[in-house]
Amino acid sequence: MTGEIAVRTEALTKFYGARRGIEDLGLEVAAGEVMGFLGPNGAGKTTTIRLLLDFLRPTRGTAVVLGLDPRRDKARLHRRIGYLPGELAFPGTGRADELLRFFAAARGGVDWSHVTDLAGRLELDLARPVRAMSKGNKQKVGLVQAFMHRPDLLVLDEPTSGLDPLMQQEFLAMVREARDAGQTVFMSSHVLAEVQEVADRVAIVRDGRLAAVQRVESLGRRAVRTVEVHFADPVDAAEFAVLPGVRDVDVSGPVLRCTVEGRLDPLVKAAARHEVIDLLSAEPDLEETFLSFYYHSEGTADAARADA
Ligand SMILES: Nc1ncnc2c1ncn2[C@@H]1O[C@H](COP(=O)(O)OP(=O)(O)OP(=O)(O)O)[C@@H](O)[C@H]1O
Repeated sequence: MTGEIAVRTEALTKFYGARRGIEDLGLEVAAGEVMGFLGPNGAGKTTTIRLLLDFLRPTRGTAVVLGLDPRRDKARLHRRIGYLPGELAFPGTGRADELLRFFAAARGGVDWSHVTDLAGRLELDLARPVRAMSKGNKQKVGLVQAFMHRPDLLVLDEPTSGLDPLMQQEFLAMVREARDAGQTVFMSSHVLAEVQEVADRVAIVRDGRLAAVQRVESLGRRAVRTVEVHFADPVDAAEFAVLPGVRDVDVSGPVLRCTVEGRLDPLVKAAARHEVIDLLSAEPDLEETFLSFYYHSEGTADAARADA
């Protein structure tokens, strides 16, 4: 599959009246890669995903998915896609297994042992009626139906929403296995950390526009964290302000606050010269990471496409 493109959009644009959903999106997802699609609420992620599946029609621009035109080849395309919508609404009052058998039949039959295996991994009880399930359990039903037919392309809109941390890890393992099996994964999220764990590249959208496409390795190097160190005794800000990647140093008696871009190691080694009582490091924040791209003026959409 190397070199093939699973998803290609060109100038893809959707306006809801005067309101911009997404504008001039040019994106390529290579076959066999996991691409994270990141952005704050309202950035245009769901709009893009719905355009790829022809649940929405573009105002202008084009999308080609698995070599097919979503509009002309919708039914054929949907059989090769596993789709998890952002907001799940299941029909009927049936049990989870009945609903999944219905989806399986619509796809021309699936290996049922794969369904029970997925349900087991996600600790989903298939004998329970879906309507009475919690949000998290409904999300698991949605995930099983997306993965059950081993689709060429998984399109997942906020797949971890409602899942507890253990199940999130199980889901990420499923994504890795899908990639190892040659499947392509396009998943949206507004949480950088979870996407970073599993994606090859991330595309960042903001206010309806593609802001950056990055390989995850380069993102890791630039990840920005806020760090707070509590020492036994007061420390001197100047000692820390000179360290590579450390900025916004603020010392208040024995408490140091700063942001660290990239490796934490220089700060940790410097801190260890004093008696450390506590150390807090906050997860990289999407907005800060984005700003870090912006100020480096690398990682623009065009540069990243050349790198794709
Ligand atoms: N049916 C609609 N009618 C009008 N505006 C819409 C509609 N759907 C989305 N929008 C607007 O389009 C923009 C992009 O929304 P979209 O749902 O695609 O973002 P998102 O990144 O998926 O956000 P979230 O994470 O909150 O789902 C937002 O400004 C939103 O208000």
